[in-house]
This record gives sequence, C-alpha cells and structure tokens, in this order.
Amino acid sequence: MATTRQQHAESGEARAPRDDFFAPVRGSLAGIVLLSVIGAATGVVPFIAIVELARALLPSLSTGEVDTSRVWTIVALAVVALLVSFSTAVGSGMVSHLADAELQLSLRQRIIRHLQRLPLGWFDTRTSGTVRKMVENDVIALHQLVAHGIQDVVTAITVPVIGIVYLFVVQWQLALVALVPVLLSIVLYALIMRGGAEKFAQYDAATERLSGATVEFVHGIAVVKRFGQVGRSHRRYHDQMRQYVDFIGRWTRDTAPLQGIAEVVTSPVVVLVLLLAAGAHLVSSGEAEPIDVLPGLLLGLGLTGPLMKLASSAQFLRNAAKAHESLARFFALPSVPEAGSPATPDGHDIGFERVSFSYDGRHQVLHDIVAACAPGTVTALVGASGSGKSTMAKLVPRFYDASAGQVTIGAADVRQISSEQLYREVGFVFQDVRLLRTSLRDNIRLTRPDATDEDVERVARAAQIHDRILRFERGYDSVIGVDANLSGGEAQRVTIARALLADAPILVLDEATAFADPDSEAAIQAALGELTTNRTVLVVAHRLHTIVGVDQILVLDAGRIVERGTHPQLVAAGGRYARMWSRYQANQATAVPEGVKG
Ligand SMILES: Nc1ncnc2c1ncn2[C@@H]1O[C@H](COP(=O)(O)OP(=O)(O)OP(=O)(O)O)[C@@H](O)[C@H]1O
Repeated sequence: MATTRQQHAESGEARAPRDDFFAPVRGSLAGIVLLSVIGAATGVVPFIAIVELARALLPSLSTGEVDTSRVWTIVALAVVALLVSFSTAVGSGMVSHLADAELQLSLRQRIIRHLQRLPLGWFDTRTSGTVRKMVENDVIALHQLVAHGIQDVVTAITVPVIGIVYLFVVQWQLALVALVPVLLSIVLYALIMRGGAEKFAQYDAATERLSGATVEFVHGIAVVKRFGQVGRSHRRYHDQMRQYVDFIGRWTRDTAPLQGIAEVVTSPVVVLVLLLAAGAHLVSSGEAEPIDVLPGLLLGLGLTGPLMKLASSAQFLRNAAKAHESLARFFALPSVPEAGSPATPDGHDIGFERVSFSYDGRHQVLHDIVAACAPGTVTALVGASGSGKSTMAKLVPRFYDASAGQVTIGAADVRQISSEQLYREVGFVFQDVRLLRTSLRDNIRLTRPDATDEDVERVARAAQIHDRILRFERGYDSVIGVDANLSGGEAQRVTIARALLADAPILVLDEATAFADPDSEAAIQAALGELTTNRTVLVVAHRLHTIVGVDQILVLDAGRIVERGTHPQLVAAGGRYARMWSRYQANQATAVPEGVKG
C-alpha cells in the first residue's frame, strides 16, 4: 500500500494536479473583476467628458450661445463617473484584500490540516524551510495575484478597449493611428518573451544554484576554514555568481534592443507626436474637424500605460502560477489512510509479520522481517550503517507503512489503529530532536498539555535535566533559543522528559543522538534507563555495551534479520554479532586509555 502511495507521490512531483484553491473566494473574485471593469470604464468617462465639453463649448466662441443644460449634463456625468470610479477602486481594493485574507486563511488552514495527515516520514526528508516556504512564500505569492494582479489585468484590458471603441466611434482614422503603438508594443513584447518559458526556467535554475552555493559557503564556512578549503568553497560560490551574472548579461543583451524600442514606441512624447501629426494631416486634408482630433490626443495617450503596467506585473503573475503549482503538488500528496472502523490493540507487544519495505517502490530496504517484542521487554536493533534499523523502527509509529506484511501492536495492524490511539500507545525519541521556541515547561508538556508543574518537574528530574533547567535564570519558563540554549545532549534529555510524561506503554528510540554529547552520556543513560522501565522498547543501538542486558537483540544485514538472541547467546554462537562485539571491544580499548577505563 505504501508503495502505491509513494508512487503516486512520485508522479505528483512530475505534474501539478488540478486543484481549485480559489473555490472559497470565487464569489469575491467575480466581484473584484466586476468592480475593476466598472472602475476602469468610469475612469475613462471624465476624459470623454472633456472632449464632449469642448464640443459643446467651442461653437459658443463664434455664436456666443452656450447649451448650458448639455454642459451641465456632461459635467454631472463626469463627476458621477469620477465618484463611481473612486468608490469602485476603493471597493475593489477592499474586496480584493478581504478575499485575499480569506484565501490566505483557508490555504494556511488547509496546509496545516494536510501537514497533520501526512505520513511522519514526509518530514524526515524535509526541512522546516520547505514547510515555511509553502506557508509563507507560496501563500504570499498568491496574495499578489488576488490583492493586486486581478485588478491590474482587468484595468490593462478594459481601459484600452473602451478608449479604442470610443475613438472608432468619433474618428476612425485617428483610432487606427492610436492603435499603432498598442499593436507595436504587443508585437514587440511577444518577441521579447519568445522562448520566455525556457529562459525563465534557466533563470530559476541559475538563481537556485547561486543560492545553494551561497548557503553552502555560509554554512560550511567553519568546516572549510578548519580544513583549509576556503579557496575551493569560495571558488564554487564565485563560479555560480559568474554564471548567474553571465546568464543575466546574455538575456539582457538579447532583449535590451527590443525592450528599448518598445519603451520608445510607447512613450507619451512619441505617441503624442504621432497622433498630432496624424491629426494635423486629417484636419488639413479636410477629413476631420479640429475638435475631432482632441479625443485621439487625450485618450490615445492613455492606451499604452496600462499595457506597460501589465508587462511589469508579469513577474508577480508568474510567481503566483509557480506558487499555485507547488501548493497543488503538496495538497496532492497522499495522507496517511485512517481505518474506517479502527481496531483496538490488545496488549503492548510489537509484531513484525513478514514485513517488507521500499522507500521508492524499486529498492527493497527491508525483506520479509519476522519479529516479536514481548510486552515490557527491550529489543535492540543492531547492524551496519544502512542495514535498515531506523527504517524498521519507524514502521511502528507509522512514519511509513509496510509495503508488504504487517506491523502489529497488541495483535492489531498499526494501519487499523486510529492515529490518536496509536500515539497514545507508541512514544518515540528519534535522531532529530525537535524543540519548539516556547518555554521549557511547554516543551516538556507538549505531549500532555494538562500536566501539572509537579508532573513536569518529576519527569525532568527522571530525565536528569531538572538541575540544568534551574540553572537558567527563568527556570522552567526559559524560552528555547531566547533565554535557554541547550546542548545536543541536554535537548535530548528534554525530549526524554517529554516521552516520560506522555507515558506511552511502547517506546521506539534511536540511541544515536542519545550519545551525541559525550559529557552528558552518563546522565542520558540514566534518563533512558528510567524511560525504558516497564515498557515495551524497540531501540536502535549503536553502542553495544548499552545492550548487553537487553531481552532480545535483532541483528540486521542489508534489510534482513540474520541473527537473534540475547547478548550471551549471540556471543556464544560466534557469528556476526560475536564479531561485531569483539571489534567493538577492541575499538573501545584503543579509544579509551586503560587507566581512564578502569
Ligand atoms: N527517507 C529515505 N528515503 C529513501 N531512502 C532512505 C530513506 N531513509 C533511509 N533510506 C535508505 O534505506 C536504507 C536503510 O536506511 P536506515 O536509515 O534504515 O539504516 P540504518 O541501519 O538505520 O543506518 P544508520 O545506522 O546509518 O542510521 C539505506 O540504504 C538508506 O539509504
């Protein structure tokens, strides 16, 4: 089942599925379009009114008679149009920002809901940066579209269309001339954007490579300095920067001449000269009255502006389209399937029944694993790096689901247990210690928000972290990263306290980080001892001396269990574990001087 889901996820990476995020704000979007059309249309009316006023007033210069009612009607219409234009601009701005807020809220809620339903394994390969990009950058890119983009696009189309139609009605020859810069700019921009998709893809790739090299340069600075590799790392950064600048240079050189021509063609002075020349010609040849040239001059000038604005908002629209695609891909990731009628585990034993697993549907990482962890016992997984220990452990709290066979808790398939029940049943402490930027107290009681301060203190003592916490000025109220900076081992002990408070009868843990901080090894070991009492424990072990007394050791090799038994049994058997044990002992002996060891 997991394989099929993973394959779906893989294919989800390739193409963005259809997903209508805008459904909750569709009504508002229609409203924005309507208001923008009305706003743009009424915005043109005052210019037309000026022309019509001139038509009404100019004859009076010779006749001395003014058609006052016509003049006032025009003035009134212009004022009303202006008022409508201003209010629709305000209205559409308000509706678009409200729609934007609603869309952002619905998207963020949906992202959070989806994150909660994703398999925990998804987070294994993602950094918090990936999630932040989605919740922040992608949602904000859509904000640009809803709050500004729609209004800009509608205005860019409505204003020229109304202007041109009016010009055709009053003086078609001048309308044709006014069309020239509009059509020229459309053709020129089409030429500039030729092959744009490919160019933008190259631009994105160049930007990504450059930011990768920058991050690598900055993050790795300590390591590269230490190993005298500053030159090489800096060279990589420098090369990427050079390539980026060259790419931008080539792109600019290719498009700059056309861009320059487009800017000249659409500049107000050039348009004005063109229209004046055409108008003068029409008047001198008797084709048009001087007054008929006025609309061309007034409206013709305003035709290309909105189009230029559209060209400059193209980048926003492109970002919004990319954000839409990336969010659609995220929402298409399959969530953990929940059983229709959940099973209740009967007891706290763990079973692996002919379990196989593959991350990518091609390479098998676990083969036909059969194992049982009796309630209240400790089972250790040992084996070479990459033999599948962590993967096997992570199948229990459903970071991933078995591709074949089943993992059981109290005889119930973990896939049939509701996630709430599963996490009540199984606690885990893995390699990546995650502490939140909140108080130490809240970090510990994350798994049981109703826990009292006494409970928190009790587990902190058991996890050997209480004294350290009290040494911070604000004690349990110290905020991680603000008042309290913890070492790896200390952070590990906070997560152990958290697991102790959760008090799940089954515990899956990875010992590796438990010993990341050699200074506090003894403290952590004592904390772990506390944690594993009276629980069913599955531990990924790296330090063999810590598992000498466990109830069962499973030796993994390339995804298969090759030996099983207690430490004395396996040492006596003289097989792989026995060899590992003598190698381990030899290493320990060379690593620690005898005197110290004693
Ligand atoms: N998220 C993942 N996606 C794809 N492959 C993975 C993933 N995690 C682990 N693997 C691969 O699965 C295999 C088993 O890895 P696993 O981490 O379970 O081994 P391990 O015995 O715990 O190793 P170590 O002791 O180094 O932690 C390895 O080949 C590893 O490259």
